[in-house]
Amino acid sequence: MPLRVAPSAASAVMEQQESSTSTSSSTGGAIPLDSASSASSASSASSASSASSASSASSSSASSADSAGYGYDAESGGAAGVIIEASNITVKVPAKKSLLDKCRGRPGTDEIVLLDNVSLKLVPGELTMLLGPSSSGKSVLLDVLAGRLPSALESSGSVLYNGMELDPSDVMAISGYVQQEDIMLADSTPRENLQFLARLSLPSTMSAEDRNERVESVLNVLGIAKVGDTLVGVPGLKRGLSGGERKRANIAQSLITAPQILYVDDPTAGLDAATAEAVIVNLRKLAKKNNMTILASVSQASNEMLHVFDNVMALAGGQVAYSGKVTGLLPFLEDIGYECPRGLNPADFTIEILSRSALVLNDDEAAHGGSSASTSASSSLARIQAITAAARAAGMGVPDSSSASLSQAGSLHLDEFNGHRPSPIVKLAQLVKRNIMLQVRNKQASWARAGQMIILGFLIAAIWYQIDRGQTGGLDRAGLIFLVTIMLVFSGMQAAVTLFIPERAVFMRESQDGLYSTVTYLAAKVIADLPFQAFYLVLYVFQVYFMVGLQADLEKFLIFVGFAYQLSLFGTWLGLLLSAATGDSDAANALAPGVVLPSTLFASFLVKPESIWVGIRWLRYFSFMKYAFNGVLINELKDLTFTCDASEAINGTCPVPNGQAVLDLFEAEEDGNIGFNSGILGVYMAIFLIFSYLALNASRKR
Ligand SMILES: Nc1ncnc2c1ncn2[C@@H]1O[C@H](COP(=O)(O)OP(=O)(O)OP(=O)(O)O)[C@@H](O)[C@H]1O
Repeated sequence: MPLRVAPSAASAVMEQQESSTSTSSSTGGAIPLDSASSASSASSASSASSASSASSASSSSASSADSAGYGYDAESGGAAGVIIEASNITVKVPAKKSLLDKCRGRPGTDEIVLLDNVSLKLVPGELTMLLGPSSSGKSVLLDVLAGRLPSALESSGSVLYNGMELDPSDVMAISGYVQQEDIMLADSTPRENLQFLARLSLPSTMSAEDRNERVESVLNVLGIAKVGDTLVGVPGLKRGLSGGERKRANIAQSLITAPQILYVDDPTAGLDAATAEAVIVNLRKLAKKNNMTILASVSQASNEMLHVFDNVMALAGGQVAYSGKVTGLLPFLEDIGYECPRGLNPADFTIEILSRSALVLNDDEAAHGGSSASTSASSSLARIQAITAAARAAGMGVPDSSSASLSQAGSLHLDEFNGHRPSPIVKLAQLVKRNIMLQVRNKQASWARAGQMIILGFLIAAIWYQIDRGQTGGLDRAGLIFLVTIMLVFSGMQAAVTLFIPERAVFMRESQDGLYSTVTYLAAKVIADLPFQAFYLVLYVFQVYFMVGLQADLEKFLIFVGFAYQLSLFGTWLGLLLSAATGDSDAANALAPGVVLPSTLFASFLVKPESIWVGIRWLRYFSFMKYAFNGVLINELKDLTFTCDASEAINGTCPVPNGQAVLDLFEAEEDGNIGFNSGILGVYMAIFLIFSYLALNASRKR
């Protein structure tokens, strides 16, 4: 996709626009604060007719939204409009052939066309609906326009923004993109989310007061100020926002930078008709008041909702089936023989006739040579082809030969930041703060972890209570230490999976939006987790150490605590890696024992090294549990002497006179001392973080 422009061409067009519009451009890195007056006059001409055609229902909703107090337009940069002209957009994906097909050399399509020569023009101040059955290519088109097409897809064609081709990062700078799924943290509130985004995405020169004002105005624009402090929650699991509020809170996240363009993927999915219409009315208000160019895909719409939109573009199988004013949709279909039956709403009818699996076909179909069997795929395909051909013949979805009317356009806000982006330290601090807040709020997980540490700690302490210093004391200590090390690693690992997986989608969205780097994200996770791991460890380690009666020596106690802390972090970072690599808590939890248990087999507690078959004996050097076990064992058994009765002595000597004998039995010092074992674990931990980074980076680019 040629989405680049030579700087000279870009600046020439910029100059032309700047001189041809009365809209002021941004200055000094601040978000433009000009009023929407010039823009609204620009947009009013184009949108007046469609605006007046909006249903009474929508206007009443709109006026109620008005009274909610819009303040967004007064300070947004939306006044500078952007005309988008996409020409001949084609998107393909290489077809996957089975190995069998490849071996047999079966012919087949080498690629699947997802979008086929789609052209469209969007103007500021208008709300355009992207309508079509499932899989018709709506999301793919939004991705292309928003500069977010996955790299696996090949694309061609051009997209001009006020007559310029832009780099994808510039497209992202001037546009907001609302994904189909509501991606928000369950334990945060809409206001907190917006404050976080404002801190990370607005110029650092903006005062805290101005940022807060921006947050409040966005909450007001979308009518969610009242629920600004309600937890987002999880539908059906954790009480929180209603469906409509969730949608609006999700859209709000894309408005914090006052983008000039907004792409919204199915904002009404899963909402009842009235709530869906209210969401669309909010979008229309945004378009009108801020002169924004808004394209929203929709897979279901009531008649009232359809008429809130200015324009509609219908897609079928990646081709344009209609493009124009909403009011022209039914006449166009009627002209080519598809009359919407009474009682069926126009959007549903359009989707129905554009669907390959249409089930409710009517007499019109028969009139076109169809039959009861006309629901077959081939007749559906023929129908869709006829409609898309008619659209093309009517000049829909073909490149606009007239030059773009730049009088409606403003300057592109490409360099709002002027080098005043928030520093990585600010980003890190914000992420650490948010991570700590989320951990504190996740009470269920916190109680479960604390309970686990207290109960298991007490159980272990009770079983090994006041461990003796007799001949079995060495083996008893080894058993205890073996269990303690495994428990610490598993507990940390589980906690990481529980906390990380629900956040993953948020990380993907925010990092794709360029809010922070993967390194900053990982660093914040690690830093925020440190005090929590320490807290849980205190609940566990004191009771185990003192109830069991391990060596009463301050240095040994501190080393034990330090090792236990390292093992907790070791488990957490391993959990982070498994979560980052799989992206799924079930898969991560299923993998965890598979990673840890083989390692315990080589820890020399269960099997002596020389008893292991020589062919795999070398694997023990990769056993992280061996280093964990050895480190703690050396600390506890060094300088410890054991007593023995006369009955236990063999030829007058005790078989296990001291801890050293037990260390020799387990070959615990074979590799090195405590520092060496701790160092090797540190190397493993660094590897976990590096691979977590790679896995997260790979997933955000997918
Ligand atoms: N990254 C991808 N790799 C391969 N195929 C893809 C990819 N993204 C989308 N597709 C395919 O492109 C087609 C159009 O998908 P798209 O998500 O745009 O549909 P849609 O119209 O938005 O549908 P829905 O309303 O159900 O979300 C589908 O067949 C989908 O499987």
